[in-house]
Amino acid sequence: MKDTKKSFRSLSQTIHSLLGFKNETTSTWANTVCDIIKSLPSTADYENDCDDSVNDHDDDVDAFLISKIHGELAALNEEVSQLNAQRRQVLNEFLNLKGNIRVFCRIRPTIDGEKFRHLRPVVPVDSNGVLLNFTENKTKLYNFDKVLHPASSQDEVFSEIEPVIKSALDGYNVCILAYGQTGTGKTFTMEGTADFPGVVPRTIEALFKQAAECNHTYIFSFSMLEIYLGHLKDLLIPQARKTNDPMPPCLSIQTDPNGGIVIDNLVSIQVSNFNHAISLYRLGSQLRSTASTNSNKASSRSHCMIRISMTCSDATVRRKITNKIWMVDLGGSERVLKTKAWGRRFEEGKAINLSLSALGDVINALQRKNSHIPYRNSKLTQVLKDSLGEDSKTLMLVHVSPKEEDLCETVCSLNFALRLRSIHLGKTESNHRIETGSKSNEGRSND
Ligand SMILES: Nc1ncnc2c1ncn2[C@@H]1O[C@H](COP(=O)(O)OP(=O)(O)OP(=O)(O)O)[C@@H](O)[C@H]1O
Repeated sequence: MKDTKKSFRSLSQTIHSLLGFKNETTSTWANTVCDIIKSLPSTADYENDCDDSVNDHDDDVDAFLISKIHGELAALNEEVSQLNAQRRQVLNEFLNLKGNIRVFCRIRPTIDGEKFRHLRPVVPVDSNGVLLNFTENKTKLYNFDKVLHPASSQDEVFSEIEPVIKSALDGYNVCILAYGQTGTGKTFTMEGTADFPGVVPRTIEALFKQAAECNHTYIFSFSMLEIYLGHLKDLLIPQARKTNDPMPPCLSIQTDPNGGIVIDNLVSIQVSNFNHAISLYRLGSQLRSTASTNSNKASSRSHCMIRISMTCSDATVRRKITNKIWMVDLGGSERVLKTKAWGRRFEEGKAINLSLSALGDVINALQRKNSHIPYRNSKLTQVLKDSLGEDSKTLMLVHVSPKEEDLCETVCSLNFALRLRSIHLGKTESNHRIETGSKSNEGRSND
């Protein structure tokens, strides 16, 4: 009993000092308040402890103290809510200023046995620019929201992504896409390895961590599918292998009355912690369609899409009660003729390219604020319809190879990226620099 009383008194002192510091509100301050609120023993616990009290006078004083603590806690709670609302607004304004669709470029490091002649074909010039060296006299500079150098760590990549995770917890739909030629590191960025975990495991970890730190209750659900040869395939249920295996239910894309996209029959499993979500992710990754190609021993032959849906019913200010974050490892964007693929590999390449081109058209139309957005042209854009528009946050990570023989593909990837990016920075010409080398007249690639 004495211990409980003591802790109430010291709590009262802590709260007093926190109220005194409320003009210096910082995130640490807000976290301290949240911690106190969470760790506060319930009044019932306290009353039970006091049942055998011998000192009535002491009890009166304590009852007064408790009601005072409750009053002060309510004031602190209000303060934290206001802070959170301000934080949400600032974050949203910050991301709006940066653009709702942001494009990063990641240059893969050289791997075993890859060498250059005296000229490096792909050179990061600063944190925003990539210079392509075609010959000594012919160069071309591309600019992005961020360039991730070959030596950039998975940590650095994730630090660019982290702000949108807060947006997801605030109720915005978020879409993170990895684009690029086969073998340029899309899967490395999204999935990573055991030693260098990628965007997907880090995002899941951050979602659970940040949800636990705030004062609300979130329910997360995990789904995973792939789009293979234009068909949706649930990666959380085994596919039929033999003729008498039951066929998995067909996935179909529907629109709900609020314009949200619903995928009928897609398995969605409620996940309560990081390990649970990761075990499902591992399971789904094993069922992905991969094959060995000329460019990559374990090439992804489909678009792999991970969806985390989140519901939060006790937050007063939230964009949507239920929203989602899509993380998409897109199929390799190689020109099929160059890969000398034939048969099934050729069809896979063709399907991937058609849907990537539809994705480019949709993002370009969104950036231009066109009245018609051609979502219906591919399954990929139909699935992402409610996560790519104005009210969502989109990050496109374009991957390029450092190799000379891949320069043509690199130009295609960078031009694709530029097309997505060029529109929303249209007004600020100085930010939108596409320059050619001083000695060259290599054509400008603005569409
Ligand atoms: N930043 C990096 N650091 C170290 N290794 C990398 C990096 N990026 C890619 N790699 C390595 O390069 C190889 C190809 O990468 P990855 O499979 O991720 O390419 P991909 O773009 O997903 O290819 P595909 O489209 O064919 O699936 C892998 O062995 C991967 O580990």
